[in-house]
Amino acid sequence: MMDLKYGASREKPREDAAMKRFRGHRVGQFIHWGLYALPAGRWEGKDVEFAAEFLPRVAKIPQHRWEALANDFTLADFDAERWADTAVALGARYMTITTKHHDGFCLWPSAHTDFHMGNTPSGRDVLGELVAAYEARGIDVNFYYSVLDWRHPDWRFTLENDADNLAFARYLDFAMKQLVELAERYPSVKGFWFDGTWDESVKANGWWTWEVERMLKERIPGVVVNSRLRADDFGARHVDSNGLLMGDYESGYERRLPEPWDRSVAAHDWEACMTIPQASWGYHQGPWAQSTLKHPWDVVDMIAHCTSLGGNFLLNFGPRGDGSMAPAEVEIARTVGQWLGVNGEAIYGCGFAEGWEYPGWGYFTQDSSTGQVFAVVTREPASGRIRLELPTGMELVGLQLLGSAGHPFNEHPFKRLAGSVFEVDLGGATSAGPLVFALETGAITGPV
Ligand SMILES: C[C@@H]1N[C@@H](c2cn(-c3ccccc3)nn2)[C@H](O)[C@@H]1O
Repeated sequence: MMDLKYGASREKPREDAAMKRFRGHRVGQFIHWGLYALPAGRWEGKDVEFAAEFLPRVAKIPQHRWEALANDFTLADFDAERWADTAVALGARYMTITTKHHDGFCLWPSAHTDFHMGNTPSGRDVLGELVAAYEARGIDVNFYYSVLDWRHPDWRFTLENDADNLAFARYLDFAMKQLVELAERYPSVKGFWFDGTWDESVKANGWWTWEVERMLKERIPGVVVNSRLRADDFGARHVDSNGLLMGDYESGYERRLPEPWDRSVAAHDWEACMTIPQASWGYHQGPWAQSTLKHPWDVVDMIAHCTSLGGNFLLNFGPRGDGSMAPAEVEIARTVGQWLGVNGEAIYGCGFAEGWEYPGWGYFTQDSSTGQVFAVVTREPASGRIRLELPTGMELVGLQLLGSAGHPFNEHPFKRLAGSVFEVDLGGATSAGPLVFALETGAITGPV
């Protein structure tokens, strides 16, 4: 093991109450909102078929024209209560909001820049209104913060000379001041989600990333910080040069999930974040995005996929320029939330089911407190039957289809094929969306 000054601060996952709470949430609502929601992927009458939040870069928009959008950011239809209601409808237990994305615009009235909500027609503190509305509904709030900042004059992608080093030192000082400001203004925040840390400039300043984590945890005890913030003494990111995870959970899964059989990820906390359109985090009005919205059952599959490997799933919403939620995204939230309303006991507070191999037709999850095992069937086989291969020495005693009131265990047909291998006939089991069975198991006692 190398002696690292800025490496991981622990070898094992956190087991304090705040981390257990975050881990048990399993489902979060990501929100990308900023000036980019106004053009929404369209510039000078042309659709730009790329992530809406990247428009200033992709369309090479002059800085002064991008900054002028702040005058149109009127928040005419922004209502934090309605956003929070969408999170409730989704069944989200936490929300992560873009406080500042790569363009440098801040959703709070920051004292350290002029590019913020205070210099827009309404002057409203969007972050303050969101924290109040979400916490009133018992939903934890996390802050996304982009270290990458296309607008700030001292930002550098690489550090070629002393001048670059001096400028970037000024930038890191600015960003640290903003992070202290966020911690001081919104002390009830439960986590920080850092992004934009892949450039050489940041990787060469692992000390700063270590200091940011230390500062936040000193000011907000229990706060949860993602691995994407961190670089170590040698520029290693997420995992330090000794192979240890930095931050409190691994956050490398962006618009992708680990292979469903990759049980190695279950060794640490992790979270995957996902767009509803194919590839835009900010609202994109064009058919390029709007024709690719995910089906609610695809979202349910991803939620169960992440839970089965001990990870959280953060589903992104891109509110429109006027502050209204996109109706199609709200509808998806409602359908997923209705499914969670019936089957959430297989998700919330659940994780990896040790000894239960990936079955192919869906996922096994296990309640971390009770040990109850669930089978989430997201890919019903054409045969109408699923094979349950239990851990060796165990047998299936009964099944209960969640949501089917009055169906005690044993009511659903199944048969032993051999040893610990059972077959369940799904015929007749009906539910809105993927089926979930609670499994009653026991040790094999007599001869089989
Ligand atoms: C969480 C997501 N991370 C941001 C992002 C993604 N990327 C990116 C850059 C190059 C390749 C692939 C992805 N750059 N910034 C997206 O804008 C969104 O905020």
